[in-house]
Amino acid sequence: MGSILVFGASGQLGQCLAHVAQERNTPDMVFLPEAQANILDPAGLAALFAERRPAYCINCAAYTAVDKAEDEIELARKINRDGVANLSQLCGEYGTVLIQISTDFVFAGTGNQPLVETDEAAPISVYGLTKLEGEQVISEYTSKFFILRTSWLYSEYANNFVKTMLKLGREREELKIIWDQVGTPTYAIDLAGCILSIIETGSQEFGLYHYSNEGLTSWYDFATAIFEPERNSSAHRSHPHSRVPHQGHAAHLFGDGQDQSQDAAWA
Ligand SMILES: NC(=O)C1=CN([C@@H]2O[C@H](COP(=O)(O)OP(=O)(O)OC[C@H]3O[C@@H](n4cnc5c(N)ncnc54)[C@H](OP(=O)(O)O)[C@@H]3O)[C@@H](O)[C@H]2O)C=CC1
Ligand SMILES: Cc1cn([C@H]2C[C@H](O)[C@@H](COP(=O)(O)OP(=O)(O)O[C@H]3O[C@@H](C)C(=O)[C@@H](O)[C@H]3O)O2)c(=O)[nH]c1=O
Repeated sequence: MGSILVFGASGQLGQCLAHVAQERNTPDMVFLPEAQANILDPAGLAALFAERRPAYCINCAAYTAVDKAEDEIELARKINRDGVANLSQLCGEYGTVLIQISTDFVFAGTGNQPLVETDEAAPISVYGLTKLEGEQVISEYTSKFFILRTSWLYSEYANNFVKTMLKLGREREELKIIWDQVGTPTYAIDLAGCILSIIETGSQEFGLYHYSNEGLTSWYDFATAIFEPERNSSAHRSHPHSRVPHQGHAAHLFGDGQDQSQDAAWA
């Protein structure tokens, strides 16, 4: 099998992929931070594809600053749509399978049922709109793609809500967190595992998929769960109705109070 190129490698998911790939001894993965591979640089990308002739291209690169995107629509569109087009074109030329990551923010978020792949996308933010445009541009160039829509990623790596809460919790007496938006936090290490499983199995079931952990919470309840001291008790962790979004990952999220080095990773 040819190599696996990972774009946006220094972001959260990129780092999770590196972690899982190391655990699984996945061969021939090439992790490319923006400084080494800018998805807005067609000539640089072309040289990279010509040299590597990759079997897979995993695109973790994105403009992810949701609020800032409202003022930087052109830049967000360049990265989230045009950058994906650049990669898709080369994937088409080289027969490379593209794995593109997308978001729950392609939906308006007005319903109260779990979202499925056939639901109509209707983004209400620039970030969501440009991510949807990125999804749509792919099939102009290749049919060999997986689009994985996920939500509320968190992990030990880079920036995410859990790490922001832990940081703000150290700095402030009180936090104000919205409660009127619900969703499913997803452990980015799990998503990385899913991506590598797609590759390992050589799946040809190309198309659009939703991938998240289980459960539902608001940002407020998520924050509350992050700070609940009783989360550190194993009895609470095993409670089937815990508000921890994904029970299996309570240990990752909250530690067990014994392994300090593990807890420090979240700082
Ligand atoms: N985080 C979340 O909660 C969710 C994320 N997603 C999607 O998952 C994917 C991964 O997200 P995540 O890892 O959390 O995001 P991050 O913001 O942590 O990582 C994105 C990475 O893309 C890099 N990047 C930006 N522009 C370019 C460019 N022109 N060329 C190459 N690299 C670039 C960034 O580099 P730099 O830091 O130098 O700018 C950053 O390292 C994205 O597609 C995102 O839309 C989907 C749902 C939820
Ligand atoms: C830091 C903070 C955030 N919030 C709110 C704002 C926001 O609606 C929510 C989450 O904030 P964040 O900045 O972590 O994330 P936000 O950028 O809204 O989260 C999204 O990121 C993109 C990339 C995605 O694709 C989505 O799935 C989702 O994870 O919490 C507060 O209410 N108070 C606070 O102090």
